[in-house]
Amino acid sequence: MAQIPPPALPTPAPDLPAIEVRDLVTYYGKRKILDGVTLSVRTGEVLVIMGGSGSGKTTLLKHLLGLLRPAAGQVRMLGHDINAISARQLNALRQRIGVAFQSGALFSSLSVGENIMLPLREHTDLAESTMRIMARMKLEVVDLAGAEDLMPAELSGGMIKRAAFARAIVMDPRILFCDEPSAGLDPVTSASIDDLIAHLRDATGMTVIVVTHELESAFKIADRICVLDHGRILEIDTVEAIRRSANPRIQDLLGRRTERPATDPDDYLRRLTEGGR
Ligand SMILES: Nc1ncnc2c1ncn2[C@@H]1O[C@H](COP(=O)(O)OP(=O)(O)OP(=O)(O)O)[C@@H](O)[C@H]1O
Repeated sequence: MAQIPPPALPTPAPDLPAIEVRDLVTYYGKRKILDGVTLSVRTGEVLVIMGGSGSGKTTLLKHLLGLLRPAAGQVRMLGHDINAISARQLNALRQRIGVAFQSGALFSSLSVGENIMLPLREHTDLAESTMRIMARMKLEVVDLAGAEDLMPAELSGGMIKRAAFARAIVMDPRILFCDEPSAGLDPVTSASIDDLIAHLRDATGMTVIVVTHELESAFKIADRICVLDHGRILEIDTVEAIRRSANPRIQDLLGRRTERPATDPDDYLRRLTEGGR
């Protein structure tokens, strides 16, 4: 069977951090958005990035994906300085990462299977039959076996997220980025997406970086949590350490109501039918 061709980059040592960010500074216009961010993402961990609205989470994510150039500082991914490598090398590096965006972002005119095969079509010369098998395998991983011929409009919100995850992992990435994976989902479905993220990490050993507002979800899936505030890292530590943090800004963040309602389905249904919150 044909294999995905190895990208044109040397493989880094396994004990190297998946991502290292040093003294990252970025501006939008004259406004400093990230102000000396330094963090190291360990290979195989689930790192959750949290922070209030406007704290710089999405901007940091864009830097990690190589979509923005820093004003100062460095981002190393899988051992490579992403702002110092050639466009060809950056493209090769991107083949080792998967991204599951907030909206799911499936193409509505393509079947689920075609959506999942898109990265394979773009980056590989695999035979059609091989791509179909790989898409089917990934659909099984995300618990959507048999959905390849459905159109996105036929899927529920949770199924769309799952299909988006299948597409994000179709190239067997080393690092998976998830932006607000459970946004807009009901509590039960959103809990199942949390389980899926943990399952993907356990089954594949990939490094997972999740940006989320949702405390409950962060506490459930994170190995470590990185708390951003006004473009700086307040703390990066284990769930327990973050829970016990004496930092008043972190206490403030943890004290806020989560956007997700309680996960008890009966309670959720009752609140829905009562029309109140
Ligand atoms: N393209 C842009 N041009 C100018 N300012 C921007 C741009 N994108 C974001 N900002 C500003 O930068 C700051 C950080 O934005 P960012 O989207 O990174 O925050 P965030 O933590 O992801 O917020 P949220 O949780 O609300 O999505 C915000 O004040 C935002 O208004």
